[in-house]
Amino acid sequence: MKNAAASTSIVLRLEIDKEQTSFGQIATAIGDAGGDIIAVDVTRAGKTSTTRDITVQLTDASLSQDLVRSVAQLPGVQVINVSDSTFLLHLGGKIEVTPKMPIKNRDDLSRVYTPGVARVSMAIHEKPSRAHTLTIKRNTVAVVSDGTAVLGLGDIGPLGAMPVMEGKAMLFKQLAGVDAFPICLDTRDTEEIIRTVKAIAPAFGGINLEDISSPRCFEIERRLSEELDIPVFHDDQHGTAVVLLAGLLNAVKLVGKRLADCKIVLCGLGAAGIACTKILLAAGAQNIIGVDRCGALVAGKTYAHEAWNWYAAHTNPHREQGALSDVIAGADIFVGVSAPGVLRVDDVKKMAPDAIVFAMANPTPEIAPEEAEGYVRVMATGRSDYPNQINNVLCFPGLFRGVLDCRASRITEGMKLAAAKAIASVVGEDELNELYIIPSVFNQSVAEKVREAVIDAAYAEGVARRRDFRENK
Ligand SMILES: NC(=O)C1=CN([C@@H]2O[C@H](COP(=O)(O)OP(=O)(O)OC[C@H]3O[C@@H](n4cnc5c(N)ncnc54)[C@H](O)[C@@H]3O)[C@@H](O)[C@H]2O)C=CC1
Ligand SMILES: CC(=O)C(=O)O
Ligand SMILES: [Mg+2]
Repeated sequence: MKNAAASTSIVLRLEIDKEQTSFGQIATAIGDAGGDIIAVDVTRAGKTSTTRDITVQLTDASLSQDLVRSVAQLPGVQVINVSDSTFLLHLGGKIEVTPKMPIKNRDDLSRVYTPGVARVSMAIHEKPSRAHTLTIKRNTVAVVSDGTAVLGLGDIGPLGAMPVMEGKAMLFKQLAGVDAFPICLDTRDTEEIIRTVKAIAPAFGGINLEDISSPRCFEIERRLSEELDIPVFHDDQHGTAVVLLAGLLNAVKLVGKRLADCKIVLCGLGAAGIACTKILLAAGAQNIIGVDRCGALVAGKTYAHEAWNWYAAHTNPHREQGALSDVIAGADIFVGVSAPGVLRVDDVKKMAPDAIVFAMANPTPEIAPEEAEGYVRVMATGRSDYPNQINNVLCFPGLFRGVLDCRASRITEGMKLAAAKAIASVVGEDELNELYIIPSVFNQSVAEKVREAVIDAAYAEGVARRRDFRENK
């Protein structure tokens, strides 16, 4: 897990001169280069040569180039084509729009479209709230990005953001039945983003902002929340914070500590880091030290970001100074939402006994679990190839399911805290162990529990607008 690549499989189409190289030699070369052969198809069998499609599993996609090179170097072997299963999966994109019913005849046509549709349009025109019952608005969320902070890949632009946003849309649908659509904007201008999202809002029941860099993301979210009558949620801030809190509630329980007593070092004070800090403070944490490239933030200094001045004033009660490797000494918990490889093994060794390390940067964490192993009690990453996956995907599907169902006007702090507790509760006290502090993304009960908790909180806080919802449930 030392770089961005995750496991994948590739299919090598090889033309093999049997007199020069045996299949055994090819298999050995593939094994030596880190590949596992999982299927072999003979596509042409000649007297002296054969063409074979060899499917190879790789634990790390970055091994692919070297593997292909070493196979190509074998005498009498010609590499005709290499296809990567991850890329094949993305061909033509990952989602589509499917009508709910077929248009079989003129009668259907006149009802789903003109002239019949006109009556429905006029009914909505007369009473706009009918859009929630008579259009896709009630179940549709816009996943909006400008491509400026895509995972931890940085500013790779709106086109580069598309595969990630399509992936989020798939997760919305599969985990919570929410129809989500990727909207990747070709602008980084705060005002233009706000204007554009407001202009497209009529089609949507909620706005999920994604991978918009800080500090612009704070203003964009605040303004859209104030100016739109549908819930607006910046997933990298609040979804991440909710799932972090869920994981930490269980992790501290497992190691027998109280959040209030823990020294927490949080690295990366951007969108995710600041929101994570706020939710930890709300949950009772008292000693959080925030670190960014400039080192630990300390009250009394003036920082360029407004959010950092707030941060310095509300954290680091003992005014610890220095780099991450200084302030990590004695820490009970490390939370990373920064960049790959920021935390070194020597840093982890300085932490308190039963250390908890959540290295959440994607796609490559602050430290690889195999490096930290032996020095930490609980380890988590944001990736799906490690058992404890702290990823906002545990939050956003159920949260939006809840707010759409009760037609909440906004998403409150109470709803976020309730969602965190709901996620944590999926792991029973008797089930808690070092490799199971957070439920799996595939646990169907997560989205349902988050939905229930969010709806309860929405009613308790008076932001649910569907009055009859409970009776109709
Ligand atoms: N596991 C999860 O669910 C989530 C993980 N993330 C990950 O967290 C990371 C940050 O995401 P955002 O907050 O949205 O980005 P951001 O761009 O808003 O913030 C990143 C912050 O990290 C700081 N940083 C970068 N390199 C650093 C270093 N070497 N030392 C200290 N600080 C450093 C930057 O200065 C910036 O303040 C990304 O890798 C992202 O993939 C974000 C959201 C959810
Ligand atoms: C998971 C996620 O949203 C991120 O890494 O940006
Ligand atoms: Mg994100």
